[in-house]
Amino acid sequence: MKLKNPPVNSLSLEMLTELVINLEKLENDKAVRGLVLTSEYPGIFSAGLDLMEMCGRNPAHYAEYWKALQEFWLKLYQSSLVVVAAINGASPAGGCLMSLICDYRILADNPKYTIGLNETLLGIVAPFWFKDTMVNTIGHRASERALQLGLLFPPAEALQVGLVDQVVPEDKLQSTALSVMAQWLAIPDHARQLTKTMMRKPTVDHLVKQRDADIQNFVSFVSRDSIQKSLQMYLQKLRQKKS
Ligand SMILES: CCCCCCCCC/C=C/C(=O)SCCNC(=O)CCNC(=O)[C@H](O)C(C)(C)COP(=O)(O)OP(=O)(O)OC[C@H]1O[C@@H](n2cnc3c(N)ncnc32)[C@H](O)[C@@H]1OP(=O)(O)O
Repeated sequence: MKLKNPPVNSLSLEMLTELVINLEKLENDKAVRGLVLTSEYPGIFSAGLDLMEMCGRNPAHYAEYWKALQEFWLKLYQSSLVVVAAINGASPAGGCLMSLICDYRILADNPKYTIGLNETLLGIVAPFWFKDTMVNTIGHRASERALQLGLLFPPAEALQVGLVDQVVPEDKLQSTALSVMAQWLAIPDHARQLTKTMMRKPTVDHLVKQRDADIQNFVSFVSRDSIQKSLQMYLQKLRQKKS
């Protein structure tokens, strides 16, 4: 599956809805056992959540957006397919989250392709289920440091901390993803799927139990004047970078 939402593959409401529909289609197709997730635009895997969905909108929109994000996370995190992320570009915040919910991550070796949950740099906080997903991957101490500092790791460091499983030259990314997929598909589906469910269930239950409260939390957090100001300033900084 190639992510294709120009210019930066941000996770807009429409993009999240499309992703969920396509995941459902693949899950229901008996001929499909695995999925490689990559970007149509080498250089940018995904810029993460679409900041325009979190700025200057009304509470009903924020709630709808957050619910769609939860839905996407729940679908992909619990997917019965083998999901390999072939990360061919920058992968901040929600882009990193999307990679973390896959079964295996391969990052192209380019110093510009950084990955991490950088929310604190925007003056916002990674929600508990982003944190849980990261802790499940790199452990508590490394997550605490990465989350507080909003670290974006270049490839060698991402590999060292365990945020990605492999770093390969850019021109080997897709072929490596396919050979990793072949290894994973050699395992009987039912045994692998039950194991995946067992490993992920506590994290899934944590969100499912608090889904509505989490939406309310997000809506009240993002509606605050101070948060709106931080997000506007961050967007301005992104725009100024160009001029
Ligand atoms: C208590 C619990 C409470 C819960 C509290 C709430 C928790 C929320 C959790 C949030 C999670 C997130 O994912 S927040 C999103 C975090 N994302 C980021 O920080 C990534 C920011 N973007 C970048 O760093 C860069 O754009 C990058 C992806 C590397 C690409 O760089 P480039 O130089 O190629 O491109 P740019 O020129 O920067 O960007 C091209 C255009 O895309 C826009 N753009 C870039 N990223 C964008 C984005 N995420 N959303 C919208 N628009 C974006 C830019 O403004 C430009 O717009 P024009 O100038 O108009 O063309």
